[in-house]
Amino acid sequence: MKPTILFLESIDPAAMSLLAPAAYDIVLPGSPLADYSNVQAIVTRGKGRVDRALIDRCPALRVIARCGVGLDAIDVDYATTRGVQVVNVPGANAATVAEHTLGLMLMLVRGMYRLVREVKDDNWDYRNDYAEQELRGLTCGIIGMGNIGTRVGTLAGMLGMEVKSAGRDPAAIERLLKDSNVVSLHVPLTEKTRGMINENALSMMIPESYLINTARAEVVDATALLEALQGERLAGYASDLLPVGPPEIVAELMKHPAVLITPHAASLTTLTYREISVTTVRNVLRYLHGQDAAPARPLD
Ligand SMILES: NC(=O)C1=CN([C@@H]2O[C@H](COP(=O)(O)OP(=O)(O)OC[C@H]3O[C@@H](n4cnc5c(N)ncnc54)[C@H](OP(=O)(O)O)[C@@H]3O)[C@@H](O)[C@H]2O)C=CC1
Ligand SMILES: O=C(O)C(=O)CO
Repeated sequence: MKPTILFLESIDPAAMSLLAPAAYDIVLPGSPLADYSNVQAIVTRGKGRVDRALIDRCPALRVIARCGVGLDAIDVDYATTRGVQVVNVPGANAATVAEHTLGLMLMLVRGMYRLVREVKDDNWDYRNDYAEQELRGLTCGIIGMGNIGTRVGTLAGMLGMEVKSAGRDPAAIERLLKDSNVVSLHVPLTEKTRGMINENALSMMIPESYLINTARAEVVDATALLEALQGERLAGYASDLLPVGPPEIVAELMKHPAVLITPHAASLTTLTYREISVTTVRNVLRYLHGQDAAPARPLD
C-alpha cells in the first residue's frame, strides 16, 4: 500500500515534482480524504494546524514536516510521545525574513511608505514637510538572537545602527527595551513569549521608539500596543503578522496611520519559497525511507 502524504497547504510545484505519483498517495488541500489510516506524513506551512486530534486520526503517522520554521501550529510534545518525528527547515528563510524586517524598519522609521504614497497622490511637495529619522545612529534592540535575529543584527549594523541583543534573561530584555530606538522581535511563539510585549514592556521603551514584529502576532499584546500608539508613547509598529486580539482593537490597529502590516509574506519570495518547499519534501522522503533528517527543536 502506498504511503499517504497529506498536504494541509500547497507548496512550490518544484517540490511536488519530487514525489512520484506511482509511489505515494498525495492528498492536496481541499481534496477529500476518507481514510486516514495510511497517512504517514503531514506537511504544513503553519496555517494548517497539526493538533492532537489530527495526530490521533493518523495511526500510521511517521513524520510531520513544517515547510518553514515556527512550530507553534504543531503539537510537538504530543507528536513526540506518539513517536512521530517533527522536522522543519531551520535557518532556511532567515536571509529573506531579515531583509523583510529591515524593509519594514525603513518604511516605518524613515517614512518611506508615506513618501511613496504621497507621490502616488500627486503630492510631490510633501518633500517640504518631510521630517523623519534615518536608521543610522539609532539603537536597534533584537529580542531572540537566533537565525533571523542574528542576520537582522548584521544588516542593521551595516546601516550604522548600534545593535543590542537579548536572549532569555528578563533583566537583559528589560535593559534592551530601555535602551533601543527600534525593537525587533525574533522569538518563537511559546507559552513564555506569548504576550511578552505587554503594557509593562511597552512602558519601559524609550518614548517615541518603534516596534517591529516579524515573529508572531501573539508575542505582542494588541490592547497594550494600541494604547501605547494612541498615547503616542510608541511612534509606530510594523509587522508581517495580522494583530491578534479583540476584533475592535485589531480594527483600530489596522486603521492607525503608524501601523504597517504585510500579509505574512516575509519568506514568500520565489527563491526562498522554492528552497524551503524542496527541503521540506526531501525531509519527508528521508523519513519515509528510513534516513534521519535534522529533527526540529522542541518548543520551550
Ligand atoms: N514572518 C515570517 O514569515 C517568519 C516568521 N518566523 C518567526 O520567527 C521566529 C524565529 O525564527 P528563527 O530565528 O529562524 O528561529 P531560531 O530558533 O533560530 O531563533 C529563535 C531565538 O529566540 C530565542 N528565544 C526562544 N525563547 C525565548 C524567550 N522566551 N525569550 C527570549 N528569547 C527566546 C532562542 O533562544 P535560544 O537560543 O536560547 O533557544 C533563539 O535565539 C520563528 O519561530 C517564527 O515564529 C520565522 C520565519 C518566517
Ligand atoms: O517559517 C515560519 O515560521 C513562517 O512564519 C513562514 O512560514
